[in-house]
Amino acid sequence: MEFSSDANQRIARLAAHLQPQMDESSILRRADCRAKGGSPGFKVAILGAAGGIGQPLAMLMKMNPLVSVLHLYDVVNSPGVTADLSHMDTGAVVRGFLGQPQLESALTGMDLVIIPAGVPRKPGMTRDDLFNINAGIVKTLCEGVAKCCPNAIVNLISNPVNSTVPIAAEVFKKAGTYDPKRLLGVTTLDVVRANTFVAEVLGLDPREVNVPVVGGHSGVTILPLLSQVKPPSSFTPEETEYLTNRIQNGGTEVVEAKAGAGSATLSMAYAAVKFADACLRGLRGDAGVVECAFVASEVTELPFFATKVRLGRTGAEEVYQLGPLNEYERVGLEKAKEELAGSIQKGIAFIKK
Ligand SMILES: NC(=O)C1=CN([C@@H]2O[C@H](COP(=O)(O)OP(=O)(O)OC[C@H]3O[C@@H](n4cnc5c(N)ncnc54)[C@H](O)[C@@H]3O)[C@@H](O)[C@H]2O)C=CC1
Ligand SMILES: O=C([O-])CC(=O)C(=O)O
Repeated sequence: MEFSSDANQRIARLAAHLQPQMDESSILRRADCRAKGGSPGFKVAILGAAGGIGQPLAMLMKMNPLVSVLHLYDVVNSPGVTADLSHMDTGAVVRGFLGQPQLESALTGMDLVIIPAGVPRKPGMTRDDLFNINAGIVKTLCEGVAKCCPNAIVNLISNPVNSTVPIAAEVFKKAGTYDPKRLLGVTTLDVVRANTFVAEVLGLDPREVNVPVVGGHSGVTILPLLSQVKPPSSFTPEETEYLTNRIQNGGTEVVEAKAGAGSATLSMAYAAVKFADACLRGLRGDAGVVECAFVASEVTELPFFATKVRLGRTGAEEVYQLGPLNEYERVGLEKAKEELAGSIQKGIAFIKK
């Protein structure tokens, strides 16, 4: 009996589904086919995808129309998260990878790698207290990136970001794959918090507010530039003090409220997707995509610093200057640089030791 070509295709698709593991080429064919008529779609991997950030981040990326293939890697529970998300009727094809032996398959061919792998804080800890465990995790994962997708954009979330980004840079340098434009430490949550808290004070909708947050991602290194808030606004000294402290301690506020159950996960997943989407729009060639991120920088004497960057086809294509600072911000900048210098050096020394 003859089947129509349409029926043949349906049978082939069913057969592919019944195979316990679809091979890479059929996954990619399906993804390409799904993306037909729209944008070609990007291939995105999340490392640490079964965690507190990883799960909601994976869900939101599964909903992102710019994503055609979504690889979910973790050392535990990634098959369950993958099965769950794969039932969502959105375009991205989801595939799970479990444990170190599957890291290379998870990374091969990726355009964007998002890394929220590692342990979170408990009350009383600083982000730097996570260094001993997370430095090694980030090193191993970045070695995988250097080997399997050296041209991918990397969004690094694992703390302490002020040290893990320098670690990643050293790993890539060692492998001969380092391109500073493609390595971005994610500080979007600081901007998201700043927009929210400033909007509360001004009585505005947070979606109308934009606060540049520069420096790094820990304590005094988080420096909101309230003098550059959009729409242009002025703050009393008390408001400036309140807002700066609240933005700098936003992470600790969540850690304490969660009382031992971890740190920000849902707001972080939201922030990570906001940033990843901006990176993908940049990769697609959209003009004027600007976000704050912790990147290799010549804005200060430090080798890394968070400022606004313009995202394009090759990553952070332009790193913006700080712009005019008021006296309060100039004092804050000096404090931020002092702490950042030590954290950056600690990261570099971890690889060079
Ligand atoms: N950049 C930022 O603004 C923020 C950063 N973070 C940081 O993100 C990291 C993750 O936080 P959560 O998701 O809440 O932690 P979590 O403990 O809930 O999840 C971490 C996940 O990483 C996985 N993992 C551990 N070792 C791994 C390895 N070698 N390879 C792959 N996966 C591995 C774990 O199995 C777990 O599923 C923490 O370091 C936290 O401090 C958290 C909030 C904001
Ligand atoms: O505070 C933490 O440990 C997690 C984090 O980086 C944040 O929420 O900004």
